[in-house]
Amino acid sequence: MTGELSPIDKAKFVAAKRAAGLVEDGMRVGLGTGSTAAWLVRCLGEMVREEGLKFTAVPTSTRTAELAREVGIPVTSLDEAKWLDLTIDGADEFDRDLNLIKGGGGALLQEKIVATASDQMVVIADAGKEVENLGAFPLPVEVIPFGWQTSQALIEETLVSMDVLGRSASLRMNGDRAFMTDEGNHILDLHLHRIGNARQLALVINQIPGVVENGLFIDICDTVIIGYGDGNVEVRDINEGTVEREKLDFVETDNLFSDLSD
Ligand SMILES: O=C(CO)[C@H](O)[C@H](O)COP(=O)(O)O
Repeated sequence: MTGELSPIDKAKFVAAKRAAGLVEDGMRVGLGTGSTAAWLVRCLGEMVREEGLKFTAVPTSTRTAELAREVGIPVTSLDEAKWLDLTIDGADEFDRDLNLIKGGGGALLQEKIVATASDQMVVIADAGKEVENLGAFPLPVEVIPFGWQTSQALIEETLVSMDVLGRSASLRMNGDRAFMTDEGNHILDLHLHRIGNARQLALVINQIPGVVENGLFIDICDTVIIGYGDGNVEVRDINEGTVEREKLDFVETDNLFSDLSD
């Protein structure tokens, strides 16, 4: 046992555990990236080992693929699976319409492709991720390394022309080197503070040469499962317009808690 989890990890865990219950035998499921998604992968791994759950997973990063294999989940590629029943992923921010900012972990490109190729996208998050307006979290934009400074300048010019509050784009670093995505690209983090028209911004940014994709997920997420440190979870479905609340048993097991690093 690795000791007591923080309230935030408990919140992430219960959201992930509730979402794991949506996975049924025979499903093709997209697995997100990040610390909340890592809880999901651990929960699903336990269901595979203990309950004989049989499903196929499409991971959204090499990190998630490695963890999935480690915990015994069969992994395939999106091209092999073609279409998915469900994708479950974390988010950096979500608003009341379940529009998202994603990419804090740098996996936004695969995450957006996988979520878009799914019948349903479920976001798992602690309550701190809910915002009135998207944009306090820096918006990640994936750019190709060639001419990235030109792309950065063009993005900043675009932000000025759109009258967006914050206008600076910083290159994400990994120590003293530029951060590299799984596709060998860089990430520019846009410090916007508050995004007025997220739909328009998402479209405009993707027109800029060198930009591969941005971290705004508009009309992609169907359901959010919000976890709380006391074991409560809230499930909001945007299509059904429903909100359900329940309390989960918080059962710690050595298997699930043996690896807390992400
Ligand atoms: O978009 C992501 C990775 O690219 C993550 O889902 C997002 O950063 C949330 O991560 P965490 O669950 O660790 O808070």
